[in-house]
Amino acid sequence: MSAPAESAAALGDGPAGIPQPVLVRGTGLLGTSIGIGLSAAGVDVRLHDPSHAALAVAADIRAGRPARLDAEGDDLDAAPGLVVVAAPPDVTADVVVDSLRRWPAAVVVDIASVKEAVAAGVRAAVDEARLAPQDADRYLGTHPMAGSERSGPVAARGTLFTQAPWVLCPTDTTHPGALAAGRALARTLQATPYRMAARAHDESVALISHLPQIAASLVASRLQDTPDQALALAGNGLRDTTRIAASDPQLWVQILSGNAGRIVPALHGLRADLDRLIRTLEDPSAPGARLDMAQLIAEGNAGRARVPGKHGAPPQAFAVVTVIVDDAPGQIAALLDEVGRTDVNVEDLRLEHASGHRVGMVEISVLPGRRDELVAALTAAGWKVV
Ligand SMILES: NC(=O)c1ccc[n+]([C@@H]2O[C@H](COP(=O)([O-])OP(=O)(O)OC[C@H]3O[C@@H](n4cnc5c(N)ncnc54)[C@H](O)[C@@H]3O)[C@@H](O)[C@H]2O)c1
Ligand SMILES: O=C(O)C(=O)C[C@]1(C(=O)O)C=C[C@@H](O)C=C1
Repeated sequence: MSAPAESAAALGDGPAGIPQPVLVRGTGLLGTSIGIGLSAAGVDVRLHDPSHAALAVAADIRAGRPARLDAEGDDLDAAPGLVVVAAPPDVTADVVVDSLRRWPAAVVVDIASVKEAVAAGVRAAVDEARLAPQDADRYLGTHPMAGSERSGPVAARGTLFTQAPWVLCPTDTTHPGALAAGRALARTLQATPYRMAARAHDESVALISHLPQIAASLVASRLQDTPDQALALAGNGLRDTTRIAASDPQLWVQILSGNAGRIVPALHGLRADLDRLIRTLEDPSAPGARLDMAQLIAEGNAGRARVPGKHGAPPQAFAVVTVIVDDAPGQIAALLDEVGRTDVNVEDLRLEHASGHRVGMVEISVLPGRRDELVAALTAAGWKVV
């Protein structure tokens, strides 16, 4: 499969700060994570959500304070300098247009997973004279490439965006102040801003986000009828390939339908490979069959090797240090405390519970050059390093 024609360009540093106060409209997973991160950075954040429960939880976990709105929905406090629309994709364009109309001096950004559909919704408001063209210029479509299979404010984390790409999709008429505000938002949350046309964005995410979601859902769907005795044997292969199959159906219906035109060609490619594999496995001892299987797996190797590491860096192979811990309260915290004392950076962490045993395995990924140092320190401190 070929990469999208237009490649992303990382933006340079921008001097602009975040226009304050910030109003986050939609305090689910993403809106609350943004609120927590901005509040922790000292930004004045107001929150709003039609769900009182989502709003209350977000405020409780320090994402900001609820906006005081009057009967018309106008903020009784200072008008926001920046509105972040973090609502479901289907309502995003309407909330963006409403925000642009309501606060004539504010920059309005959205973070929905699809960008052309939202931009089209804003353009339609201009065409239908519901929005003045110059007001539309204060809008910037964006998309942080970080999230989770979980929804709602309870799953939110202020560090969700650290080192993640954050796509900014300005048009020819986007006000420079709106682009600067989007860039400042991403940078304040420790993300790396990328500038990209909405179309190129949608083509890209069809391949790197929407296709993986569909593949995970389809694989996990097979498990519905899998016997319990088979599921009891499940290891990390299944967990790795199906984590995102736990994602919210309501959200993904909106994402997939909003980008259907870009996803269908990718699915045709997947189907061609699947058909080829089925034909090969129907007669696995036929001449050339083994070569074909090897080729398919090798093609997967080649694709996987192209997945960048953190911060868009080249793929990095980490060394894994495996430590056996008692399945008892405080063990993981004590282990991490010990790791912290070594000054070796933890690149990734995975916990594994051996079913039927009262021990767990902690897999700590570190830079290969730091592995021996960590093993020596943990062993000296009495930890059981495998
Ligand atoms: N979940 C992810 O991994 C992820 C990652 C990047 C971007 N996004 C995008 O972020 C947005 C929010 O996703 P989420 O995962 O936080 O969903 P979520 O379900 O956790 O939260 C959505 C929130 O929006 C609120 N809402 C509904 N209608 C609204 C309206 N009209 N105005 C304001 N708020 C409204 C809901 O009450 C809910 O609290 C979506 O557009 C999604 O595409 C999601
Ligand atoms: O890490 C995850 O759980 C995600 O699914 C995040 C993910 C992705 O595909 O990378 C999913 C959808 C969003 O639009 C952006 C990010």
